[in-house]
Amino acid sequence: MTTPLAPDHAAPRRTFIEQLSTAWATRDSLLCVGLDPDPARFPAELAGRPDAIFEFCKGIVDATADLACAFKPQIAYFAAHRAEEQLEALIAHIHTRHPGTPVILDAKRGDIGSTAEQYAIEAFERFAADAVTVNPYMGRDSVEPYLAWPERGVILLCRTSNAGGSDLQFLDVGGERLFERVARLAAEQWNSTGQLALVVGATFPAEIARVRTLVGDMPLLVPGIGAQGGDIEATVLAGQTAVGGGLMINSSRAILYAGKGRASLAEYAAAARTAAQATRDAINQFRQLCGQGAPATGASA
Ligand SMILES: O=C(O)c1cc(=O)[nH]c(=O)n1[C@@H]1O[C@H](COP(=O)(O)O)[C@@H](O)[C@H]1O
Repeated sequence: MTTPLAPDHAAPRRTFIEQLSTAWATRDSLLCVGLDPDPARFPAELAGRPDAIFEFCKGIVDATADLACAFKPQIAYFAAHRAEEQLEALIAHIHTRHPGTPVILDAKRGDIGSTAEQYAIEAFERFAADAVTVNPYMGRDSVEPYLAWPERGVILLCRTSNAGGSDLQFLDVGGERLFERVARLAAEQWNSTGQLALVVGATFPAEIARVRTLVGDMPLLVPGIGAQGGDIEATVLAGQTAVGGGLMINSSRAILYAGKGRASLAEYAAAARTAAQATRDAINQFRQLCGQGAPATGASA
């Protein structure tokens, strides 16, 4: 495992949205590969290794980077195993070996402004993530500290993929549902810096379509295909922009553990690559079926 690089907040860098737009175009991919490493599901070869989480994720990353528009490590899978340093090293590895591939730290943070400032430092300096997922439930001042980092992305939970998301997100708040209010606030009031994106689950295509009408071309992170059973065709048709882009469609377990039962990391990596390629191609097939032309080629994608 390599030692993580020093944080690079001071260095000029391309914005998350710029990186994402380039990755959409150059990889011809709307697939975000989720990194949710569960040591209980690792190949036997890694058993007992103190750096198993880093090595497993590195194997998946190196096998899929040219197929992905982004990687999304989920911080809980690292923190639960006291593996935050392995997460730092993994993100440094992605930046060094696969430059231009944005890293979304899935942390779903949300707190008062002074604490949010610390969460922003954690995500953007400690982990050097290009974007972070944030829970907007505490309101505008809980989101603002992340906007002090104008080159990073801030991805707000809007309509989550889980069934229980409807408990609150579907509440009527003055003639609209709560997730619609979040989408409108994000698009009309909170996005002065152009950094925002939204999470909308692939398990609810009707809401993806609704959010798309509310937010224009704002990027959408769409988890829920693969292990959660979301429909790729419905997701793409509901969420793509006019030029067939605008989506980061995440799959984690269905890619990470496609090699289930095999013994070596190399076999897991090869199976992950096959699964990622099939998923990317399935997504692209529906972009083409929609008759909306070539894949995204610019920031408006
Ligand atoms: O913010 C997220 O990424 C997220 C939001 C949501 O509504 N639903 C959701 O599943 N996620 C995350 O997306 C990933 C989905 O993993 P798989 O179901 O294995 O593809 C997990 O890391 C979840 O934490």
